[in-house]
Amino acid sequence: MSQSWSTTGQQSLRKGVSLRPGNPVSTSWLMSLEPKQMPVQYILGEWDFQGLSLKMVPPVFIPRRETEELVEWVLEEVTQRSRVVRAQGGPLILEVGCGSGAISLSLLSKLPQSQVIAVDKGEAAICLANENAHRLQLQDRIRIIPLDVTLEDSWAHILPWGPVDLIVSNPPYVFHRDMEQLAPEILSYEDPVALDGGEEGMDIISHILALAPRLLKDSGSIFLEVDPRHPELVGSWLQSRPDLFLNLVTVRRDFCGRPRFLHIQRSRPQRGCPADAWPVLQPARVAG
Ligand SMILES: C[S@@+](CC[C@H](N)C(=O)[O-])C[C@H]1O[C@@H](n2cnc3c(N)ncnc32)[C@H](O)[C@@H]1O
Repeated sequence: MSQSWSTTGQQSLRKGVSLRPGNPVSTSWLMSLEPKQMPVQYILGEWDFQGLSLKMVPPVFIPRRETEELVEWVLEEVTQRSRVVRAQGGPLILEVGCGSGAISLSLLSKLPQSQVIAVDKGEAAICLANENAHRLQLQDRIRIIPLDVTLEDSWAHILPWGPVDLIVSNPPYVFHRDMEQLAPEILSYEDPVALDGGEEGMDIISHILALAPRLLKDSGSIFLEVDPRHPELVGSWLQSRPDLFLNLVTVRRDFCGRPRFLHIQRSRPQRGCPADAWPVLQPARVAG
């Protein structure tokens, strides 16, 4: 099981809660909380992600520190690509499973030309993502759509807004058998639908990969946060689906050195020179 899912409260205190003057919540009181008690992010009602203050409401998933690394990687790649092709505007990004909107809104705030389509099957997540988009005045560049990506033809609901340059997701990826090992406050307060990825944590990942070729521009990219066991599983899964024309090009490690982030690229190039394409395929590599 990925260690990152083990706790929210104490980890959050280490990360640094913004206890403002006049805030009635004291650090010592927060430290004394029993593990089963409400995560501090829900108690405070807001949480920092990539410098943005996001409203937090249970049971919507609390954004984790490693997901900030995923965002940073996407930003690096977008910046690099813009430099290579001198692209103006864009990119158009699809986020699957937006939760509170943490990934989408932080990308929008750092990429002033970008637009995002954010989908989630949870009603509470859709409401909160909308509220956070308005709080941050980013609502004009994001379309938040209630959608279950496991439903047949789900891609058809997104296609009118696409095709997209990249897909990003921190999907539910916990192996079902690992769910009971999660910290009590996670199990008590966060939506299990945000966490449980099925038998091998691949249920939603495989649906994202299966619908990606219909939604991605040629040479478009997918960035995923996953469990350390997934790079191998996803690699094998993609080999069994050559019809998708998707290649695992880079595996990146998190701050603890665990292989946690995947860059998958669509490999069927457009005829002619795709001026807006992502850099050409490279052999799969594990980055630090
Ligand atoms: C791990 S949370 C990530 C939330 C947010 N992106 C973040 O990183 O803080 C996964 C999200 O996927 C959503 N989700 C789960 N199954 C889904 C499905 N079949 N279709 C769309 N969204 C789904 C959950 O509701 C949850 O908000």
